[in-house]
Amino acid sequence: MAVQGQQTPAVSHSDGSSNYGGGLKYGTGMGSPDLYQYLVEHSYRPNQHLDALHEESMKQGRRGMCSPPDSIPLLQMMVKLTQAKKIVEVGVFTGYTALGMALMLPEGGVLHACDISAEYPAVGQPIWKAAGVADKISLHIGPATDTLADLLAAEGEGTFDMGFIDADKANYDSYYELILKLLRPGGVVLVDNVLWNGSVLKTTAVDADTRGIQAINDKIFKDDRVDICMLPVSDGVTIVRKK
Ligand SMILES: C[S@@+](CC[C@H](N)C(=O)[O-])C[C@H]1O[C@@H](n2cnc3c(N)ncnc32)[C@H](O)[C@@H]1O
Repeated sequence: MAVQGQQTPAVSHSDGSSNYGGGLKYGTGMGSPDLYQYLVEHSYRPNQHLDALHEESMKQGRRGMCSPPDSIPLLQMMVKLTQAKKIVEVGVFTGYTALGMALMLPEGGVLHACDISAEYPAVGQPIWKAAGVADKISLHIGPATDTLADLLAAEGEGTFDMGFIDADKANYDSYYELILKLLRPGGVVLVDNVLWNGSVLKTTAVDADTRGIQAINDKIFKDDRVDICMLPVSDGVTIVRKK
């Protein structure tokens, strides 16, 4: 899959920084675009449904919201390693990462996919169906803090194997706390965009997204309820394992 040149529309922040674009969307943590291309070519094994959904996603107005291909092998590996049967994703967009994870779920497994809008998930739904995983994805539309609280009430604490946080950064702390409750001991939550296109280095950042990412990174680093590993995959992903 060719990934070079897939520039995404920049989202400008009040402090002048930009994310989801501006040329660094792919491989924030990588030394060069060529090295990033090499990494994708040697880790992302093409899948016709994932490729079709990625292509559709790149046609959307907010295409920069779609995770890059190197996030897929990481998410899929975590589904396998945790032997996940129950997953929650916060932030669906067109459902590219949801599809990647759902493809790894065993029979009877379920991925609860939470988004505030049904508009973009509708792009992915026919492809979920074609891939044979539509019945494994339960889509919840509404503010994710409400959805996660509802899931906690309905399913109970310690009932999930895995989570993925990839929505509005200002609410990351709430998503993290709610998902930690949902996870069983040994369960993992992956936190996306933890390098935020390099903006985490801006100590004077005032925008809510950058501050939200900086705050959750600081908090997770000191959190003795969990084991952690921050990776320069995609835009930075922290793997958090509940003790
Ligand atoms: C970066 S995109 C998710 C991308 C997706 N994980 C993928 O790579 O295929 C972020 C998504 O979070 C959703 N979102 C933003 N604020 C939200 C909120 N308060 N509650 C639930 N979803 C929200 C947006 O609608 C958007 O679809």
